[in-house]
Amino acid sequence: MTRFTKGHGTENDFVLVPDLEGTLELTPAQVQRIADRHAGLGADGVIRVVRTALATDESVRAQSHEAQWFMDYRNADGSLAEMCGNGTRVFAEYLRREGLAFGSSFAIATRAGVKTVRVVDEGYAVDLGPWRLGDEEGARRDGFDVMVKPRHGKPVPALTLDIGNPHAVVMLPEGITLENLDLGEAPQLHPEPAGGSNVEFVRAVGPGHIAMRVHERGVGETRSCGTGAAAAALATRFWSGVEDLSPWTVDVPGGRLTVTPLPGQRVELAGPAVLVADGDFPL
Ligand SMILES: N[C@@H](CCC[C@H](N)C(=O)O)C(=O)O
Repeated sequence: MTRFTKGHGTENDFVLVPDLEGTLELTPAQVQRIADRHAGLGADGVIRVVRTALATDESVRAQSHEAQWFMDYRNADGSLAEMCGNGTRVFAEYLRREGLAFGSSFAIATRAGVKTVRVVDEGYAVDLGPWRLGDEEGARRDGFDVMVKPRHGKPVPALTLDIGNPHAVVMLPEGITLENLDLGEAPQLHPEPAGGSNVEFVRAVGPGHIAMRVHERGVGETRSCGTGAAAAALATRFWSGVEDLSPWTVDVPGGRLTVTPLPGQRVELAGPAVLVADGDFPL
């Protein structure tokens, strides 16, 4: 039996598997079984908690002088992801509860580099680090750089951003509402990025305030995506032409997140983190 903890951040849910001494080889099939909502525990992602110094990846091990624990993140389909914004907060809450991290600020190792988390009133704020437009030149010229075809409906322009992991953000045109969007299948991107992409659909609510739904790479539609919320806020900020450091409120089906652009083209994500259950599971 393997110990697990279930948690969520704005209802983006995860199963954390502690493997502090790095003895567990989590296969894609095992991840799929854990994440299965009918025959398993059910989760959007599975997070192995392991000492950074014991990570298999050299680039992760190199972070061990800054961050003691590595968030080894897998999507529900078993694929590896570089980063998970909501996951970092839940990971931080787990580390603190288990006495593995102390203080009001500490670092976490990820496949997208070291992320610093801070304890804040609403939960945790995570410095997601540097972000960039997928195609700076195309984006500055046209306002978008790919086309996204939702399951039902015409292709719509989107802006790609890298927040450690890949995103394509669509501002919904008049006549398509967030509520009516069918995300039962992955939206098609043209051109298709080699590693796939998370896709966010956005509606403006007011100044500095958007609502979004997301189709996550390796999962399907989820009730929230932290890096997706950051991508959606940054894309909307880019389209607005006012690239200041004011915070953005992002409403997702599972709750509310705050995204704050930081100096030096970095971005911070803040929101809740909840641990809901602990138990044992046969892998
Ligand atoms: N839900 C996460 C992102 C998880 C990884 C994503 N599906 C990917 O493959 O890049 C978040 O909160 O950021």
